[in-house]
Amino acid sequence: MKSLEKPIWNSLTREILEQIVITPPDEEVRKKVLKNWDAVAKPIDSMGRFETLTAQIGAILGTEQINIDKKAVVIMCADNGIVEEGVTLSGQEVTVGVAGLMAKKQSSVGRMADSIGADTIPVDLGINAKDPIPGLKNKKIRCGTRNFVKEPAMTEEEALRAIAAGVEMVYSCKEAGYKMLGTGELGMGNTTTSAAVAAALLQCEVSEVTGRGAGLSDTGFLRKQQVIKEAIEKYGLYHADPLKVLATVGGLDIAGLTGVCIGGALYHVPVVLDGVISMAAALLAERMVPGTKDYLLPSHKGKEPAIEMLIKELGIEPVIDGKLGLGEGTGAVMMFSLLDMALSVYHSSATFNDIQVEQHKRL
Ligand SMILES: O=C(O)c1ccc[n+]([C@@H]2O[C@H](COP(=O)([O-])O)[C@@H](O)[C@H]2O)c1
Ligand SMILES: Cc1cc2nc[nH]c2cc1C
Repeated sequence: MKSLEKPIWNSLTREILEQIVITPPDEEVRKKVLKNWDAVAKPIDSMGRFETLTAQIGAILGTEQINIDKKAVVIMCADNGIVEEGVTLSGQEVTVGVAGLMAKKQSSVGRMADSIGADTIPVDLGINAKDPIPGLKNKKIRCGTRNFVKEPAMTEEEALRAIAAGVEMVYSCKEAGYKMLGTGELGMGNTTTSAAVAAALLQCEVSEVTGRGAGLSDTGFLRKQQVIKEAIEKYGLYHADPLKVLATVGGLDIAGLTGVCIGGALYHVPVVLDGVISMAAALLAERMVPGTKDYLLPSHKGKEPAIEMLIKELGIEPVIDGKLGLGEGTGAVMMFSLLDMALSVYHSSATFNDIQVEQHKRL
């Protein structure tokens, strides 16, 4: 492999982050892929969004001979101190339990990935368990974040270390031959942290972006909105920069995924986003390093209310409307299989030339 840019993850600082410049995807390749689609024996534009999405992938990879055979979901796992406030149905023991399943590919995302020959790479960035969990990449920064109602969830340094871990994961995946990555996460309370990040970045009402996550009573739902409102006011987050928002009310998983998005843009690896937690990370990444979003692909619309607003802000419209709310990267894996199908048409369908018919012209 050609040498990549100098590693930034050993000593990532706010200043280094602010200086990252992203080279845009290759426009010439994008045009060539679209032209190749027009030669396929089918009505013009009839593969719809899959024509533009595969053109984006070609532009990112720098070739019209698009190969995404080797794919993986990077699953950032971490606990959130805010669960102390009764904003979730499940306690932190569920994070440890499901992480153990993930290690054996026995959680939902593992089963899905196995069925299409994709890999899963679960990473422990901050599960609240002292001992390492076999089968997880151990990049633990701390055993869960702090309760953000009482104090900031993380220091800026902790958030930067988690971002750096995400960037490094993309680098090492590219070195290992992965052509496409998906974003996954696991961590009770992360729909609260995501809603808090979304409300602060989008400067909107907390009620507009808060949902019931993995299930929540009416009392819990009100408490969830209240803690987010309190924190936004207490720390002045409607006017804070993205790193401060992330460190104050975000999570180690969101920070890690922010790094995966930035890493995708730095190392030209297409990154397929999953649900609301990934979308919040994507917007943080775009705000921290403009141009990152050109390297991100959507998967599904989910059911948390923040997603709709995050999608609009990022300008990336998902193709799956399955009301999914599982997380773990499940929607990204579904998208992997759809992209594989679209690419099998792109690579091996008959052309107008093959059937000796004049190619349809764009009107
Ligand atoms: O991806 C989503 O849109 C999504 C929506 C609701 C829940 N989840 C998953 O459920 C967990 C967070 O839910 P909660 O209620 O504890 O905030 C976490 O492990 C996520 O992977 C994920
Ligand atoms: C069982 C369970 C599995 C999950 N996977 C991702 N988030 C989850 C939340 C719960 C509660």
